[in-house]
Amino acid sequence: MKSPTTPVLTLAFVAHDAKKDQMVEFAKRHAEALRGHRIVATGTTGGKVKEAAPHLPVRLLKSGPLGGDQQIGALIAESGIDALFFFVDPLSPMPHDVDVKALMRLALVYNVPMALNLATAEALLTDLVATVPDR
Ligand SMILES: O=C(CO)COP(=O)(O)O
Repeated sequence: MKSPTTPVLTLAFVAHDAKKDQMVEFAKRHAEALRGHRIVATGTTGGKVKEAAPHLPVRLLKSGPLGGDQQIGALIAESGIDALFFFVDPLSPMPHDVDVKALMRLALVYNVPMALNLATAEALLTDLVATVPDR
């Protein structure tokens, strides 16, 4: 049995509409590894993840276009996020493109590991879970 003092990670989940199914499948596939960590998510993404994997501890923020991306950016600035999983749709224009860019920018400024597509997300999560096991 793992010690209750094992560190827990806070992971941010965000997905554009065309990538939400991919995010849900990712979360379901890795539910066991994610269970012991905290997840914060933009509203619609997080709602779908919660629906598909109700036992995951997902904290819902505002929807992205209504300020959710900025809320995650603020958490990054406060050192409250260990890794960002942001499944970006590169083929659709976004009304809140400035918020999207601002979120990526803060992840870069604060050197937060950031996965922008599924392939990187798989590699990042594998690495994180190997480094910091869940509890
Ligand atoms: O738009 C988003 C990220 O830019 C995602 O927001 P939702 O999860 O609320 O759809």
